Amino acid sequence: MFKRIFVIVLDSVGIGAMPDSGQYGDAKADTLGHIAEHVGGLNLPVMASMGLGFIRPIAGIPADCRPIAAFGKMSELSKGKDTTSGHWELAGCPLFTSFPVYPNGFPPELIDKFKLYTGLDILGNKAASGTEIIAELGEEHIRTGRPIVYTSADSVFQIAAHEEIISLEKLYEICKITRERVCVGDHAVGRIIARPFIGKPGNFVRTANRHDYSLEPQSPTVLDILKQEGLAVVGIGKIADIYANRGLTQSYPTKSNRHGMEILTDLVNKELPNGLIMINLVEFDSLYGHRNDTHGYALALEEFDKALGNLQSKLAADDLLIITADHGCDPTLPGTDHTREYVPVLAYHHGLKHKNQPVNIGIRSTFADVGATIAANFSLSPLAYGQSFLNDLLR
Ligand SMILES: O=P(O)(O)O[C@H]1O[C@H](CO)[C@@H](O)[C@H]1O
Ligand SMILES: [Mn+2]
Ligand SMILES: [Mn+2]
Repeated sequence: MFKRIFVIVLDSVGIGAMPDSGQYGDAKADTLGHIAEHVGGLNLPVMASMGLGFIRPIAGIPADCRPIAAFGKMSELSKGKDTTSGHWELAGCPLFTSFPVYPNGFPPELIDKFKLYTGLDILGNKAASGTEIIAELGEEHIRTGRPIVYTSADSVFQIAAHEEIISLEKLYEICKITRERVCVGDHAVGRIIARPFIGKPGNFVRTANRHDYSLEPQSPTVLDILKQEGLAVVGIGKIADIYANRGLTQSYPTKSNRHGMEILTDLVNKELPNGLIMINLVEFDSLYGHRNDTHGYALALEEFDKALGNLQSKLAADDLLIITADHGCDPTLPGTDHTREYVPVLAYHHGLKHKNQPVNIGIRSTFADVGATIAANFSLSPLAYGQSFLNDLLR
């Protein structure tokens, strides 16, 4: 048994189209593969040593070493390709219903309800990129005080406001009202997202004070069960938001990927109680994937890989580290939305370094195999979905 399991979710780092990706318009998606090709090869020595290039060939990633981690990829069983579906599935609860989406903006009755309960008129109401819509409507927002409401291909109701026009406290309050009273019933979107920004017209920038208000998972996730059993469940970054603050014993908000990795590395060094430490690194998705910034994405992966090397060297003998993702967001494709893809899995503990044979855990049929592995490790009863790969790690 491992005393502590660290799960790192590289937000949007998919590893190629799944057989059903064509149904999502993503037949050609390949986040990692395309980024690597585009920049003439990725330099990720730590993940390469763990077997990243053994999952499938990736430009720049050698596959002639003996991988020191178990490697494989997982298919998404959930219907969606959003963060919520991906994370809930990782925690053993795939989602088979789809959340409502609004490619043409929200219907008038929903906006009326928003006005009624918040007392505010709005701007926007369309599917848009968050950085573009604040550039377009930010000035009018400052003039009128009306929040900017927008959505995307995902099931999200996003509310952008300048921090000096609508205070953070007020913006969070508006989001809470929207979660509890506006987006309910048939309009129960996956997430309400507060999108604060600062700066002057022409130079608006979003701040790290983004906050997501998720629905609650319908059945207990592996986080809930671990907590019930008295184990520690630590969330870093967006984890608390994504699981609607459920199943956590502690949560650390972060300002960036780098900040998240610093917190994680500090925790590795501490005498933590047994349990799960789960981190989401959102910048891959929010700063690079959705922005079609392929070079930025590549640099962020390389920076992460360095931080990973540092973390790896600090792990204790009975720590297990799992690196995976929640969906794809191929920055080289024309759209800016998520892409339906396999996600990589690398599972490392020091004991694997001495194995003679590489540990290939193959193509898994659901992300829930991560939750199942965590459950098996802590001797919890199996969840409804997922096959543990714990034995492969111990053999
Ligand atoms: O364009 P921005 O505001 O970053 O929005 C992105 O972030 C949302 C939530 O992750 C996604 O639905 C995507 O549209
Ligand atoms: Mn995501
Ligand atoms: Mn996203």
